[in-house]
Amino acid sequence: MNDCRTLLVVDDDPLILQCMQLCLPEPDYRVVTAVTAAKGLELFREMDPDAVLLDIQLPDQSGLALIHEFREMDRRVPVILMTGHGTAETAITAISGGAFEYVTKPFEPDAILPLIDSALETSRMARRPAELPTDSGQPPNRSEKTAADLILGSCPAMVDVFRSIGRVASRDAAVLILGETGTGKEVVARAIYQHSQRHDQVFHAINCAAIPEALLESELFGHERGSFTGADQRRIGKFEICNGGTLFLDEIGDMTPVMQTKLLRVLQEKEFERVGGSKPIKTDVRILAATNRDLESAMADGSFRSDLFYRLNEFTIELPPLRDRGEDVARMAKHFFSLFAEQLGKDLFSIAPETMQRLEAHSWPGNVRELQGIVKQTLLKASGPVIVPAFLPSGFGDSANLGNEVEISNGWETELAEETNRRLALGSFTVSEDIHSAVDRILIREVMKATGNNLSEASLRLGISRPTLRSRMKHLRFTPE
Ligand SMILES: Nc1ncnc2c1ncn2[C@@H]1O[C@H](COP(=O)(O)OP(=O)(O)OP(=O)(O)O)[C@@H](O)[C@H]1O
Repeated sequence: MNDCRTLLVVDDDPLILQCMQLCLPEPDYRVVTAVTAAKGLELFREMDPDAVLLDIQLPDQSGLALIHEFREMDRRVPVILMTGHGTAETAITAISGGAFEYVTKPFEPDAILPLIDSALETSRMARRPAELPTDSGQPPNRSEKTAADLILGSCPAMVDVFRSIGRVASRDAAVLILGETGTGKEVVARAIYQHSQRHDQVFHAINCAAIPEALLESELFGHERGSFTGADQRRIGKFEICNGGTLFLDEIGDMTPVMQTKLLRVLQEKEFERVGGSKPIKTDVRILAATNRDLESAMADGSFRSDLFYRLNEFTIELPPLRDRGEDVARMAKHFFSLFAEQLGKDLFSIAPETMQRLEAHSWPGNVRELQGIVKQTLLKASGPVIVPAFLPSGFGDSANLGNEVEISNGWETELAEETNRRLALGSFTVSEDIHSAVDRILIREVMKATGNNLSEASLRLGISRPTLRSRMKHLRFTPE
């Protein structure tokens, strides 16, 4: 399995092509370049890129026309359009016509790299198959070349999940996917989309927890020029871009009450207005939503609207925590050991029964994501083909004694309380956002340092997904040291 992502860059400016090749190095990225629209089309067909970066002005054809041709071939491939100054309106037309985003030239690499990462991530979710086991509970046969995420599981609760996916995918119902962190909510959302009638239409995902309210509103609904300070151009939101397609709202339980009301309206009326706009815009979007929060108690304490819950919850899929999946833990561990051993080029002969017992006894607060991380760390530490308990990461299992509640020491609590009160006294109305951001910055800085700036490993240790970590870093404008 190769996680290298292919970006096609179509531009007649050699500096842009070189810059992208330098900024997106192998083996994580493969950048293929074309200086004409004709070559761009040829490479799109040949290389099946994960995303495209496209200049609006090409020597032989306009970038706008080229977007249409790309969309004819595969509308799930996100295209980021590069425009010159004064062509913003054209870019907006392009976004309405299906471009993923646009960026105005000249730009700093720092401005475009998060956009490219987000396009590649969207493409992965839309196009990388999330395969269900066959009726016998076995993973489907597949050629080694097919990069796919197998959704494993043969315990009764997971068999129910597979049945539900099969039942709901082709209906156009909104689906609410519930489960603790790392239980596979995103992978289930992908499977539903990929088996749905909208599988060849646009798919976008948005992490509601990672974006502050004002930005989320404009991200979802777009905004008109001049609608707030800094809104110097009209922006098209996800509800407009995804017309006819699917929108995955991750971490929906973290949405603020104001946003919940706005979302409810678009779900009920199937229309919305851009921020600062008055023209109603019709939209037909299938919503998949996920959360690890307990929405029943959020409704009981008034922090989640029950009418929104019922709208989102035309169908619910609840993923069991890994500790309740019985023998699936051992089966999944074996699967990940052989998959990752192959990826890491390690010889693997067998897993000692004592190692398996330790794995089965663990409570897996981080669920499948934690299991994957432990298996990888164990393989990296292993110095022989039999996986004995000594190869398990040091301290494995001790986290069971840690508990999920953080004990706040006196000094820490006093400082936090003082800082909160200081902000209140200054009249702040963003106390939660400011303090959470400060805490997040420290957490991310320390975990990134400890993991040598490895995003996958850091997200694993933080217990959040890689896209969530990436969007938090973007929001905090955090750059690793
Ligand atoms: N049943 C499964 N079989 C195989 N792999 C799985 C399964 N469930 C989850 N995974 C893998 O575990 C990892 C975490 O899954 P995913 O991101 O879907 O979890 P999540 O519930 O969305 O997490 P979060 O709440 O933190 O966003 C992914 O690499 C995913 O492919």
